[in-house]
Amino acid sequence: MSVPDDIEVRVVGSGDGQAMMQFLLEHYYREEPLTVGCSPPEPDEADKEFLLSNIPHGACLIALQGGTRIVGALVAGPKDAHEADHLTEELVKHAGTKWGRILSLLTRIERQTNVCQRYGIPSAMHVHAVGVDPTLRRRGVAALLVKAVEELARSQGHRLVVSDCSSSYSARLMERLGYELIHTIRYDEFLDESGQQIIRPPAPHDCIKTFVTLL
Ligand SMILES: CC(=O)NCCCCNC(=N)N
Repeated sequence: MSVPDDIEVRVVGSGDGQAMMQFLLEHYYREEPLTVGCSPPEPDEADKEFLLSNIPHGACLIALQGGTRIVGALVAGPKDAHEADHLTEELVKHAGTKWGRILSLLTRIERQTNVCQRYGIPSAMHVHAVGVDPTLRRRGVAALLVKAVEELARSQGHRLVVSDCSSSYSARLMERLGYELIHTIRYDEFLDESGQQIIRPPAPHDCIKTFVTLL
């Protein structure tokens, strides 16, 4: 599995936000289990804005083929011990919407994992999204993006990279990269007050797993 040699990774600048989002809409959101596990199938505007809001932190990446075609993207941003409170504010703002339902799961995970407290660190780099063009999968492009964000995290002074892998494919990627599994929630355990399953992704995506690596 060698990455094609015409693939390069670049940090997403403010001018590339729309191109990155166009790629995510075509090759990420259409398969991301939390997105496809809630109706309607499209991501809320607030979800897209949340991912785009990470660009100024300088840790969002795109993989380019031949210097022009985006074939992969990774959205990451720093967080501190107050992240669960920040997510809760966003959750309250979007209560009752699709993004609110997704945030209720991500907020529960954040409260239960709280890696800054668990590892005694002031901050961590959180990988929010990873997507690769279907025609270039299983060629190491996602691994290239994750290794690049690890370097960026180091250069920005973070000691840990963490990601909530909503798909069995991203979970397998992180396992293969030697990340440690620290938390799992089964989608059939994430129920609303009337006992209904809130997020119902297609097989084989039966759980969301949180992986970490110390840098
Ligand atoms: C690594 C990765 O892609 N994790 C998915 C987390 C859920 C983000 N989903 C939406 N923003 N819709």
